[in-house]
Amino acid sequence: MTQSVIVKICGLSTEDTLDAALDAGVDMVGFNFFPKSPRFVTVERARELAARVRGRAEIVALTVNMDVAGIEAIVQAVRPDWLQFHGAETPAEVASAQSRFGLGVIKALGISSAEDLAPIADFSVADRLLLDAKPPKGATLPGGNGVPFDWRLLEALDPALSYMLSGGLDAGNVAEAVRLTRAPGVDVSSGVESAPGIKDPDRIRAFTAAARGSSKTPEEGREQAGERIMS
Ligand SMILES: O=C(O)c1ccccc1N[C@@H]1O[C@H](COP(=O)(O)O)[C@@H](O)[C@H]1O
Repeated sequence: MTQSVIVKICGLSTEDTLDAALDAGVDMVGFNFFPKSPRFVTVERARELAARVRGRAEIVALTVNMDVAGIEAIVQAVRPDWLQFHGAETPAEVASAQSRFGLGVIKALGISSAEDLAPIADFSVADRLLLDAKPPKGATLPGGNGVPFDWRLLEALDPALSYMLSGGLDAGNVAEAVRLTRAPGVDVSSGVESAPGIKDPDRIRAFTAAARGSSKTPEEGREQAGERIMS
């Protein structure tokens, strides 16, 4: 049932973890251009890494309130398939980026209550939404905080909505999150790391398998993650 869920691993910054994600068959990999993030990569580093990805998965460039010149530099060097806007970008800015760069735009929205779903209608221009947990109080990052939100908030979403779910996902909870929300895609960063910014190949493999439905229950997912991490 969850076989076709789109899997995105975000914030990759090394060859070995990128290869682990590609070998696991993920659909999308994300490079993070937010300077305050522990997953930050320079444009030059992302260009090198992107060469390994081309043709094997889609490349996502994650930016936060970045100016057009900055995005232009990323697009020229990295040639991503998607732009991910994870800040306070407006619907007009999403539309402008789409026409300027000719790329799909993923717009992230922070969710913690039912009211946070209202902007979904305003962002119908986005090619895909990313419904992420709202950052906890005092957090310095607008995403990548490893905290989930109440997935039941998404139960009444239009099943045709093109979106991905994120926020505190890991191999132990992703199958349950997909079952409950029927999300067409999932995105993870902290949940496949051993420490902030340090991706873990075993956790990447376990997450991808769990998201794709090889784990039928949260218990099986946790068991699988534990087995693979410890082996
Ligand atoms: O990961 C980051 O450091 C980050 C920084 C700034 C904006 C977004 C960021 N990450 C995005 O947030 C989701 C969820 O992260 P997590 O799994 O809860 O850690 C992640 O997949 C990125 O798309």
